[in-house]
Amino acid sequence: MLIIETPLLLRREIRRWRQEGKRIALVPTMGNLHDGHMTLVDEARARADIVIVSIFVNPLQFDRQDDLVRYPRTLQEDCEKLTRRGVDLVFAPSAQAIYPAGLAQQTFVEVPQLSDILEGASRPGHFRGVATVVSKLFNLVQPDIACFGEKDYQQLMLIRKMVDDMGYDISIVGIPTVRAGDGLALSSRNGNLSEEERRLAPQLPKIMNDVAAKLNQGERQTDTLLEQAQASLRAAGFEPDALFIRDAATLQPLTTDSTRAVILMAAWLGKTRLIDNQQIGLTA
Ligand SMILES: Nc1ncnc2c1ncn2[C@@H]1O[C@H](COP(=O)(O)OP(=O)(O)OP(=O)(O)O)[C@@H](O)[C@H]1O
Ligand SMILES: CC(C)(CO)[C@@H](O)C(=O)[O-]
Ligand code: BAL
Repeated sequence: MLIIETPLLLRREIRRWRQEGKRIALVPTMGNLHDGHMTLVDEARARADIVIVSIFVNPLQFDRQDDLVRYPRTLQEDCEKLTRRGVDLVFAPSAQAIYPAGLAQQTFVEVPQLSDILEGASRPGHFRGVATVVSKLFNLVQPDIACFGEKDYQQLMLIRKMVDDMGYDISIVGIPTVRAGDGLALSSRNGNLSEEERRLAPQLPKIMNDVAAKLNQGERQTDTLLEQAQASLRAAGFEPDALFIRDAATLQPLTTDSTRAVILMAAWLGKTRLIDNQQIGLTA
């Protein structure tokens, strides 16, 4: 497995593979890899000749400096896992390699409508940072396909829109959320939880499931459902940040025409912000 740190060397390898007519898959990550990431890698492996994983903790998408500093970095272990998984190339650039002129001078990609709502309202500038770095990775790697997790539901929608709007010839593959046995969505930030917090954390998906069950039973008073969920989260030791029930196709409030809903939850457990989501059909 090649480990490459600069765009120049990356381009050289990509050119060679392209000339050989290889189909290339990209899995963008911020590292500290877990089984959720490995599922993305396996899906990429199944669909392409060459699998490239990027590992880059993108400073442009962090709205809080403490979050950026605390973000777990485990490059060596990550590379060992990816070698065992048959990945062809890891692209692990420095911030200087990606933003040579500095963040303030960087050209941005801004996806309208989706960037400033929901998670984007809680984390100002976050989705502009995500769209910019993913666009840059797409231009460097020029993959045929790219894999993203449904755990970051709004991010996946934003990337699909960016690809459509900008005419990228890249097929975006969404992968269902991989969970621990107790239901907690795997996430690099779970590593920041204390033992006690980790024990409490599965209450988040459990409370989300309760909301889903009520929607399934035909309940449509979304404000009431969300108020109940907030109270349950507080009782379980969380500080709710942002809870929504939205149309899964538009991320706008449900209408009588909505056929699928998505429940989106973000809540603090101590100093760690956990997110999760669940989709449900609205047949009832
Ligand atoms: N549990 C999971 N199941 C499926 N995909 C996941 C899961 N966790 C992360 N991913 C996906 O992996 C890709 C890289 O995500 P990232 O490196 O930010 O990991 P993460 O675990 O989501 O970290 P964090 O949530 O702490 O930022 C994204 O497309 C993300 O949606
Ligand atoms: C897509 C991504 C790698 C861009 O930095 C990041 O937002 C993530 O890990 O989900
Ligand atoms: N997993 C999404 C990237 C982030 O939280 O910054």
